[in-house]
Amino acid sequence: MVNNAAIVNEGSGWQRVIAINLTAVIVGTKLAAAHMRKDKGGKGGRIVSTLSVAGLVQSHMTPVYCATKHGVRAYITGLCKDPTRPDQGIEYAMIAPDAVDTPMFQSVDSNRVLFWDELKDEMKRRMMKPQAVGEAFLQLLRSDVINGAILQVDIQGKTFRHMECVNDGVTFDPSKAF
Ligand SMILES: NC(=O)C1=CN([C@@H]2O[C@H](COP(=O)(O)OP(=O)(O)OC[C@H]3O[C@@H](n4cnc5c(N)ncnc54)[C@H](O)[C@@H]3O)[C@@H](O)[C@H]2O)C=CC1
Ligand SMILES: CCCCCC(=O)/C=C/C=C\C/C=C\C/C=C\CCCC(=O)O
Repeated sequence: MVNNAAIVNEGSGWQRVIAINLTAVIVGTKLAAAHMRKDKGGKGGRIVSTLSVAGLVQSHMTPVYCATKHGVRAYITGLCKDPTRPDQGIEYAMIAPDAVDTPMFQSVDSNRVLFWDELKDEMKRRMMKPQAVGEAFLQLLRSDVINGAILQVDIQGKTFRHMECVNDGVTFDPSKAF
């Protein structure tokens, strides 16, 4: 199951950004996990959530969007450490892209995204094609163990990180997964 939908513009109010980017992730994850968990008759599986570099750094841009992505990281990290998780047979991971050339990026409304006029050129310099994220996603899914991983994707390449080590560059080691 993949949690991917999100918005960045606060056109309908910042509460809508939280509803779509964070609340819906929690609701969707709860529904999926209840269906998937092996200890309740399901088949187990993987739940991957699309984070963002905005969920790894503290930015003065789009603080509500950043807060939702940090919230997703905290929520999913909690689930990945749940002591009953192995019995449930569910793995949790996240993918954290830098800027990607998608309708979200192209539709940024400079009236609704703080500091966009100042920073859009820097954002464009870092921008990747969606294919780069798709390939990284497949790499994540092909890994034997993914619970506890954040796959960071930027124009430098891909870096696996443990969820609680996003700032120190520790390489993801599946043998140390939760
Ligand atoms: N484009 C970028 O620079 C980056 C995007 N991301 C993340 O990647 C994910 C995908 O975003 P993009 O493809 O870039 O954006 P996008 O705008 O192209 O796609 C977002 C999708 O979410 C759906 N969506 C929005 N509100 C919804 C709702 N209420 N109910 C159901 N579906 C809804 C839209 O229909 C759309 O298909 C998001 O989680 C975003 O935060 C992460 C890092 C960078
Ligand atoms: C460098 C872009 C980070 C991508 C953030 C994202 O998930 C979606 C961006 C879509 C449009 C751009 C709008 C705002 C950028 C938001 C946060 C930037 C934080 C990163 C930073 O270095 O300050």
